[in-house]
Amino acid sequence: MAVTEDDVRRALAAVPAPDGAPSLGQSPSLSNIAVMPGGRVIFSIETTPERAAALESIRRAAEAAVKALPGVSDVLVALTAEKAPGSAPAPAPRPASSPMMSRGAREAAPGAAPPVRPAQPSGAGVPGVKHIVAVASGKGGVGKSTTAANLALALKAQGLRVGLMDADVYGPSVPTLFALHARPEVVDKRMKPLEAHGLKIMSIGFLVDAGTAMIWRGPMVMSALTQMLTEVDWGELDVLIVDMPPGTGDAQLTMAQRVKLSGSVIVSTPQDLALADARRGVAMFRKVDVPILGIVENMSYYSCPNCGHHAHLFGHGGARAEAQAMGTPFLGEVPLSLQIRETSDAGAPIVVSSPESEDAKAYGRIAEAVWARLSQGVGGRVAPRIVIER
Ligand SMILES: Nc1ncnc2c1ncn2[C@@H]1O[C@H](COP(=O)(O)OP(=O)(O)OP(=O)(O)O)[C@@H](O)[C@H]1O
Repeated sequence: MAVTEDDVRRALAAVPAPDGAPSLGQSPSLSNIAVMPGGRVIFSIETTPERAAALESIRRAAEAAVKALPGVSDVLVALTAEKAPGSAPAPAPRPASSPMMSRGAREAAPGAAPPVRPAQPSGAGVPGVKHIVAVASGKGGVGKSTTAANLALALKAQGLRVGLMDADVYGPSVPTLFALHARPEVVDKRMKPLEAHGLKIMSIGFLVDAGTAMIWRGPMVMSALTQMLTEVDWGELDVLIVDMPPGTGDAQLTMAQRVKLSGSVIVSTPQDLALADARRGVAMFRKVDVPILGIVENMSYYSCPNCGHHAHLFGHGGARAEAQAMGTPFLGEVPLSLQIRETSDAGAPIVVSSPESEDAKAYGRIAEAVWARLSQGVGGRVAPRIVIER
């Protein structure tokens, strides 16, 4: 019989808690219990960076206790340091049936990634999904979601089976980009992704009411992301594109560590500031050993609809030069285009609404480059486990 979250908690009843609770099984420091297909169990113990080393014995005892459960193939326990601004460090774990969010304001954009070093391999794939690709950006507003949506559609146009997961829990844009506002059906305790233009699509925005401000603490983000990956019936896919939350903080790291990502695509605009953020994004993925598929320069130039002249409003070639400097591939440029914005706002991104346009072709070339990298076997790495360094 499959291992449940309750089984894990019961096994941890014999392990001491770091916070005065009767046991780790009952401790609010225990969070993000995820049982992956195949019996891999992952959970985290909240701590502060100062106490991390002292908790190593508890971490090991927890690992051994859960490993002894019948049906458990592998156990990964992360010590995680909460950095949510202005919030208590150790929220209670999410009850199995609770929704994946709470209310409040948007979490401050995380700055630099917490110190991590790769340890033993962890991370699981999603059964039936060949490649999981994260589309990320160092900062918000550079067109990451627009790129993710059009990239997914352009991969689909090449005859691939493609899914799109909107992991941007702070500001889900996928419902707008695809004019999807239904609630996913639940069949046998698994959510059915919605479908549009042949893509399977899942967004946290389908589960919460539009306009609801959300505050997420790190562990909630982890639970939500894990759930969206493992409790959604994705079926057979060649590529699952994941639209990441902007930034290089805990949510991004979680995704990179929890999931066997084939690689990441970093979106940037040509401005220096955006490029500096993109550099941080590349560094973060490298730190956790996720291959960088390449960098996309969005809003690269303005193409005059009348005379076809290309005007480079924010300078030119910044992302290409940056990619070269960082030793990562440059995947291509997307112009600043009114049509790209209007079609996105109207719920039918340019690749489906105007597939023959130059704008759509730009996404087509990027999709070809991404697929070429994936087919060359760039992916296939196993994610490392996070360990906090003192
Ligand atoms: N190439 C482009 N040309 C014109 N407008 C664009 C282009 N790319 C994105 N936009 C527009 O810029 C705005 C921000 O784009 P998008 O939501 O994709 O950015 P984001 O990086 O995902 O933002 P956030 O991090 O806030 O979710 C949207 O209005 C979108 O339509």
